[in-house]
Order: sequence, then structure tokens, then C-alpha cells
Amino acid sequence: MASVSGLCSSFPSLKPNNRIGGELSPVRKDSLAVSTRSNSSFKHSVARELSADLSKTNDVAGLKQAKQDGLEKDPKALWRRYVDWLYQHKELGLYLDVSRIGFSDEFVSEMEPRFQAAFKAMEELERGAIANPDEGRMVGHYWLRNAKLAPNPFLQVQIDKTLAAVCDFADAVISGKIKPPSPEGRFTQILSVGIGGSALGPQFVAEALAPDNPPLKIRFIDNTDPAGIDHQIAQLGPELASTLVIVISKSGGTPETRNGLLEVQKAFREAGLDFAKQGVAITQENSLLDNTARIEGWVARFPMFDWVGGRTSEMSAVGLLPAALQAFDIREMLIGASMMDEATRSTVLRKNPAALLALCWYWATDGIGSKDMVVLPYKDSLLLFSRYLQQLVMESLGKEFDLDGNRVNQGISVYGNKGSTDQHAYIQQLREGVHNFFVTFIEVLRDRPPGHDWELEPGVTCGDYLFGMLQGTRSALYANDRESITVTVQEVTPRSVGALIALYERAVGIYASLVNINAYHQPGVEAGKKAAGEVLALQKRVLAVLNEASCEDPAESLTLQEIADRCHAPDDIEMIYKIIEHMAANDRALIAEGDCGSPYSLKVFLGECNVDELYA
Ligand SMILES: O=P(O)(O)OC[C@H]1O[C@](O)(CO)[C@@H](O)[C@@H]1O
Repeated sequence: MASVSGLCSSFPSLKPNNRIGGELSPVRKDSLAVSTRSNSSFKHSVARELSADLSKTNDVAGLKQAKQDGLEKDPKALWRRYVDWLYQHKELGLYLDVSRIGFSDEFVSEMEPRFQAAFKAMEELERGAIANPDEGRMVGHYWLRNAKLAPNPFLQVQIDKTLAAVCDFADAVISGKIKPPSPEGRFTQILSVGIGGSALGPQFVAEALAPDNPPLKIRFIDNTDPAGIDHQIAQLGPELASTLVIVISKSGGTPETRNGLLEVQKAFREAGLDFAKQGVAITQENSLLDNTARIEGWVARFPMFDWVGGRTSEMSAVGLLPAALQAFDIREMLIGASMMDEATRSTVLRKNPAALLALCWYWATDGIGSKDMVVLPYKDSLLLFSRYLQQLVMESLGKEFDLDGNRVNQGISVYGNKGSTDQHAYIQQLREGVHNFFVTFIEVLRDRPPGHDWELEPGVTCGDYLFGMLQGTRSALYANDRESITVTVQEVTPRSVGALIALYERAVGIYASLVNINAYHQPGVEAGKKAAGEVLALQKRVLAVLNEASCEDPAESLTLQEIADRCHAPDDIEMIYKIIEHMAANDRALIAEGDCGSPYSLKVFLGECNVDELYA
């Protein structure tokens, strides 16, 4: 079976960093408007060349203007463009408007072969190709909503069995059949412990779909911040006894999640509760977490599959179990996602909303992430969509190398909160300040459930204001050459939420193919994790050195330089200073005399010898 890499690599001349030989030198600023519409890679290289050229003459704004001059301003032509490009998914009640992105027909034609290659790559991926070559893994999140698509019967059974187990377990918990040992008799709270893809999906969906009175309320520990963890546990108070703790980690070894678990287990011990009777694990079979849960006899364990990445795991047990426990209709979520999957398999660009998004992203960011994606949902319940997308897009697309090993430093930055709240925060800069972004508006047509609306002034409801703010901001931005996409859904329902997730998952996959990168690994994250491990190892050495000094002479204090030398880490003196500053601030068994503002004045000692540690 052809790999994604193999398919993409047949388009070397279209990589962003490539330059079409001989075409650059004659191009001048006044010809840019035409050039940008005729060839994408040409556009990048021309843009770079002209950027360098223009900055010499302090006329960078001229270059930007040249691109924006192409935005259609005539209202009639703009309306025609709107209608012409409007995508509608009738059954899902979802619309996609790309008319406020300035791509031309020529640009679309130029991109067409690359889209066809991307569609083919997606097809291969769905058929079970090793689409994550670095990790030698299949990428199968699309099978989760339609198990029949999984490449073999074993996987199909795994998916169906897990879904059935999730539903049964959630029903049993909600009905009180599975209950905590406490006298309350049923679980009332969920405490979800996980980070990144093992938190962001469940957080987004919980916020999006939360009814006013869910059968179980959910809260999250998604960090190793002790104060944050204490706060969550304190908020639970006596309800800890009726809290179902779901520990989610695909790898089963993520330090933040492990720490969260250990802290929660300590809280259970202190409250005289048996954690195992209230703990659930979602993780890969035989991971550290899985083995711990099995050996300790936790209430339940659910599998996380090797072929589902953390950031695309919302439709696996990771997202489905918390959602089902809150009584969200997870089958509807799956249907929404599956319908969107079907639509985004189209190989006709205009009929494929994910491809249209990828096209807009490519145009707006020059295929090199030159602009940020600002996500603005005009609906409070979708507040966390931008945070969710931040991981999905940035962890997938933010890559140093492409599939052919060229250094490309790809990515698209994503941020945003919600409209119209952001109108009073940063829209000022979007409208008038540095032009380094494009906007995605998320519009929800239904303001309130039927029968609840009222006019707060004649003919106008509160929701009309929200609508007006969205439309006004979209128009005002466009009038100042700021491009935008608008995604419209009828309502925020399990189905539309599933569809939105699927839409963006596929858009990221297609875009990754367009720019020839592996969207399904995250090698960059490892560097920070490794460095954090080294800091903690250094901290242990610092403590050992101080302990040794104390054992020799309890009154002996050491300078930072002496500690660094004795740790055989003279180059790490700054880190040693930070370690001591942090430990001193937390009343740890270490005394730092002097002024932390003047590192050379510091004298550090333990004051007490720990003989056991000395010979450890
Ligand atoms: O589910 P895990 O294995 O705990 O990983 C959590 C997150 O950490 C990352 O691996 C990044 O460190 C994400 O990709 C992932 O979603």
C-alpha cells in the first residue's frame, strides 16, 4: 500500500520553500497582484523576495497592500462570490462561507492537483496505510464513527465492543447500578485526570453540551500544578466520596497525569476512602496505568488504541465515556462525525468543506503559516473550541521537517476565545493593528431553545445583538482587508459538535498533505519533556551534594558555584540557582542565606545530614 509520504513526495516543486527557477528575478512589486494568483509556490518565493526587497526601502506595507488589493469590494460581486462558493450540508444544517478569503479561480486551479493528491492520501490513510511513518502507525480516528471502515474485522470488533462497554458502563453509573461505597449510593461527580488530547476534547464537549443539571458533574485536573489540583479536590469537598475518577492517558506514563493520580489517591487516603472502588482508567493495553488499574482492581478499564492519536481521540473512549456519563447522546455525536466524514471524502473541492478550509488556510497563510488562525465562536458554550483546535492544529501542523526531510518549520498558530466578548478585548488590534491573522467565525443560528426568547427592545432580542456583533465584526474586518471564514451551524447539539470535530480533523489532515508533513506525530514535545526530566535529575544531585556537605559539617554552606562544581555541572549554574530559588520559596529542607536577587551572595545548606540518603 502506498504511504502518505510516497504520495506527497511526487509534488516536490510545490513545496513552500521551493522556488520556480528563473521566474523570480524579473518580478517587480507592481506585478505581484497577478503573480500571487497564478502559482502558489511562486507566490511564496515572490513574497519572500519582495519582502526582502521592500523592507530595504521601508515599504513592506506596499507588499501587503498588493495582496489585499485582490479582495473583492464591490457588493454585488461579493454577493455573487458568497453564493458561488457557499457550502451547505443540508442534513447537518452546516454552512461554510469562504467568500471573505481572497483566493482566485487561478489559485484554485493551481492547487487542484495537490488536492487530488491529498484526497488520495486520505483515502489510503482510511484504508489503513501507515500514515504516521515515524511511529510506524496507522491513523484510524475515522473508523471510530464507522467501524465498518476499519481495515480488518479485529479492529471493527474492538471499536464496537468498546462503544458498547462505554454505553453500558455509563448507564450503570447513571442508574446507580454501579455505585461508590459511600452511603450516598450513587456517583454524583466525575473527576477527569488527563492532559493534552486526553483532556481538551472532553473539556470542549463538556462545556459545549452541558445541560443545566447533568446526572454527574465533571471537573478536570489537567496539569501538575499542585494548587490547581488542591482547588479541584477542595471544590469536591465531601462529594469526593461519590466522585468517579477517570484517569486518561494513551501512553499511560505522562508525568502530569501520573502526578494528578498520585495527588488524588493521597486525597482519597486522607479521607479514608478506597480509591480503587472509584477509579477508572482509559489507556492503552498493558501501559503502566493499565497495569496499575488492573493490579489495584479499579472499577473499570477502557482501551485507547494505538492507531488513535491523543488529539484526535474525542470519539474514542477518551471522549465518549465522560460524555456518556454526563448523559450526552454519544451516538448522535458519532453520527454527526460520520456524516461529516462522508462529506469530506468528496474529491470535488467545492463540495468538500474540509478541503475548502484547507484551501483557505493555504491561501491566507501562504502555505507557510505566515498568518495566525483566530477562532471566534459566537456562542458561550463553544468557548473551548479554540483551545481544542489549538492542539489539533498546532500539534499536527507545527513541524520542523517535511516528509522528505527538508527543514520547513511549518504550522499555523491558533488562538481565540469567543465573540462578542473579544470585541472588548483584542478585536481593536485585529481591525487596525498588525495584520498577521485570518479569522474563523463560528456562528450558531439558534439563539435559545424555542419558546424562551423575548424582545429586550422592540423587534430585537439579546441574540440579535450577538448576531449583529458577528456580522458587524466580519464586515468591519473585511473592509480593512482582514480575511475571514464563517462556519455556521443551526444549534450546538451532540450531532453538530461531532460534525465540527470531524470537519477540523479532516481539514488538518488535508492541509498536512498539501504541505507534505506528518500530521500525526509530535517529536517536538519530547524535547521539553526530556529537558524537564533533566532538571529534576539535577535537583536530586543538588540535594545529594548539599546533604553530603551537611554530613561533613552541618554548618557548612556552599555558594552556587561550589554546588555546580560538586554536581559536575558548572554550565548548569543558572538552573541550579532556579532550583534553589524554587525550593527555598516552598520551605523545603534547604536554607538559602543571602539575597536571591544577587545570586553571587547566596550561601546554601541543608543544616541536617540524612545518612540514609548519603549511602543510597
Ligand atoms: O494521553 P497521553 O499519553 O497522556 O498524552 C497526553 C498528550 O501528550 C502529548 O503526547 C504531548 O506531550 C499529546 O500528543 C497527548 O495528547
